[in-house]
Amino acid sequence: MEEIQKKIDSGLALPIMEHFYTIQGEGRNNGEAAYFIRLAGCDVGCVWCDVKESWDADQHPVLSVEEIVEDAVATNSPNIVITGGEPAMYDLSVLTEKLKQENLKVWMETSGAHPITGSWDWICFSPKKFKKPLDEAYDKAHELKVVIANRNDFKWAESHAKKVGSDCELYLQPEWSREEKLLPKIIDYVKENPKWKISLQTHKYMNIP
Ligand SMILES: C[S@@+](CC[C@H](N)C(=O)[O-])C[C@H]1O[C@@H](n2cnc3c(N)ncnc32)[C@H](O)[C@@H]1O
Ligand SMILES: Nc1nc2[nH]cc(C(=O)O)c2c(=O)[nH]1
Ligand code: SF4
Ligand SMILES: [Mg+2]
Repeated sequence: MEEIQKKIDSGLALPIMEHFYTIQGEGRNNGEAAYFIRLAGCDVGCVWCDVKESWDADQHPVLSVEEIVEDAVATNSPNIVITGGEPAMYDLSVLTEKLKQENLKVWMETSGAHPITGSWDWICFSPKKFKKPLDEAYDKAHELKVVIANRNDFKWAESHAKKVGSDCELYLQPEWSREEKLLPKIIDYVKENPKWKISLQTHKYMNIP
């Protein structure tokens, strides 16, 4: 048991909820084939989180980085998305290094509430009210993707947009369970504020993972 924890602490093994080859459904890389690795464990606690089964790491198996990378390579996907749960809870230096050795593009989905380790081709930063992001997330983000769950969230989204780099792409994504209500408001907002783009969870329309 202790041995496993030591391996997790050094990033040699990680708790995995699921892994699947699909189409990136959100944000800038929407539409691209990508192999998803969903790490287990999250301490952020978003009330509308669409993958609450990921929160408790103890409910999921721990795999060695070698096993994880072997499965990823076997799919032939050129792109790998590391998500969760909150992937930044773990040291991802070894995992990203090994994936890059295989010439794979490595992308991350994070709330920015934990330090970001590893080397990344694309970081999608999605800040949350439920746990404050670290300053480093604003500097490292290639994409800021704010979930809009109610009308007041536009102001909140702007407060984050002020803090990211000038090259960071800005996306507003409707909270899925309220999408019908929120989408018209987001459309109006983007027409008024065209520095933002809309991100829909297109995989949910396509009925794919
Ligand atoms: C499940 S999270 C995992 C990665 C990381 N914990 C995070 O929140 O960025 C993956 C993406 O789904 C978004 N998301 C989660 N629940 C959602 C929902 N109900 N509606 C829209 N987007 C959601 C998150 O904001 C994040 O961009
Ligand atoms: N197809 C697909 N695209 C995604 N983009 C971000 C996701 C995530 O849960 O991190 C996700 C996901 O769960 N499925
Ligand atoms: S940070 Fe991500 S995984 Fe964690 S609760 Fe929020 S949406 Fe879910
Ligand atoms: Mg998802």
